[in-house]
Amino acid sequence: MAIDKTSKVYVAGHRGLVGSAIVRRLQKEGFENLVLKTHKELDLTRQAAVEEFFQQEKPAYVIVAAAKVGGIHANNTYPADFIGINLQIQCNVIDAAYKSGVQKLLFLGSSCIYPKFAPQPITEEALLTGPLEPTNEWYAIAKIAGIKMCQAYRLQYKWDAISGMPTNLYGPHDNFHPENSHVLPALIRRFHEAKVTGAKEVVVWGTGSPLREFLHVDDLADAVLFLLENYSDGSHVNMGSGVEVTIKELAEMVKDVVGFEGELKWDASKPDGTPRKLMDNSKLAGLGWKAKISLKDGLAGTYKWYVENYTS
Ligand SMILES: NC(=O)C1=CN([C@@H]2O[C@H](COP(=O)(O)OP(=O)(O)OC[C@H]3O[C@@H](n4cnc5c(N)ncnc54)[C@H](OP(=O)(O)O)[C@@H]3O)[C@@H](O)[C@H]2O)C=CC1
Ligand SMILES: C[C@H]1O[C@H](OP(=O)(O)OP(=O)(O)OC[C@H]2O[C@@H](n3cnc4c(=O)[nH]c(N)nc43)[C@H](O)[C@@H]2O)[C@@H](O)[C@@H](O)C1=O
Repeated sequence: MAIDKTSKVYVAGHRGLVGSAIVRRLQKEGFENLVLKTHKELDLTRQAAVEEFFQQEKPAYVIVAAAKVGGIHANNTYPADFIGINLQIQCNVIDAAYKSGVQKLLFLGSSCIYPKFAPQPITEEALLTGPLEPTNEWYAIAKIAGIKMCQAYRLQYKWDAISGMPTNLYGPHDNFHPENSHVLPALIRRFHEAKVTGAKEVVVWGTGSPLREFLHVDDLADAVLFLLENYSDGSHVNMGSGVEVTIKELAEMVKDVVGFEGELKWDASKPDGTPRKLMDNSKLAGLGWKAKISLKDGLAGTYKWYVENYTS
């Protein structure tokens, strides 16, 4: 059911990769009553501040895109932050949203909630059927708790809380930190800097054999609005593109887009992480949604955005 465009919508984490794309999507659609607070204005780990904010603003819809987020190295290096901050943010936001009378809330998890060796493509039913990937189990446990919290509030209070599980995302406003980012923005930056400095080689982590599915964040934002308008059930929904590449293939694609002419060198001392995590997207497809942006086009657009916003 289409949401009334005058409804008050709170997008938590609106300056991040995902939150900023959701804001662009909502604004394009004509939503004019968005509530947006920076981390500095409202620290979502502070329970009293979050409760006060919700009681004052009383939004009708909430999208939880605020989280402690990072790539394989950050997840592996800061386990306390990844479990602690994420549990705090989601507990505070979900509970305060319910208590303030929010009509519907969408929580975003991640494909890393699934067991490391889940059968591929991974269906929603694979949740909690096996051990997690050790490099991101802390983050995954927090995200699983978020799904379960939405389910529990739905069961006990008949409250409309839903969860979407995005695959690896990329696009404008990504985090391009050299160590703490995800692979795609990390490689864009490393290849670009190598091209500019005339370096002969670029080091890429791991063996290159892991497979990853990538979804452009504008597609994800479209799917978020789609789920808000068309889905009301306790079980979480996979959000992917259905297209996977090896990290080696991805590195070659980034190399071409950037125009770097040197060699690739693999650093096998860095972790590969989970060998494969292609999600089964048939549930979302069955509801009537599918991704539109190809990895080739999305990569070119993201590199252009990086050059225009990070360099010069
Ligand atoms: N990026 C990806 O590949 C994937 C992301 N997701 C999920 O999507 C969601 C958004 O991720 P993404 O946009 O990539 O992450 P980003 O790091 O780009 O953005 C996260 C946002 O949350 C804000 N935030 C973090 N901590 C707090 C806090 N204590 N109080 C208030 N705001 C806070 C950040 O603000 P500030 O920067 O000022 O701290 C930032 O604006 C997350 O739930 C993530 O798990 C799921 C799958 C893949
Ligand atoms: C979205 C998802 O993101 C994280 O999981 P991940 O998929 O393993 O994420 P990643 O993007 O960091 O790495 C993907 C692959 O790429 C390889 N790789 C090569 N070179 C670089 C590199 O330079 N940087 C990074 N980060 N990885 C590199 C890297 O070794 C790995 O094999 C979760 O922790 C969790 O946060 C989560 O949910």
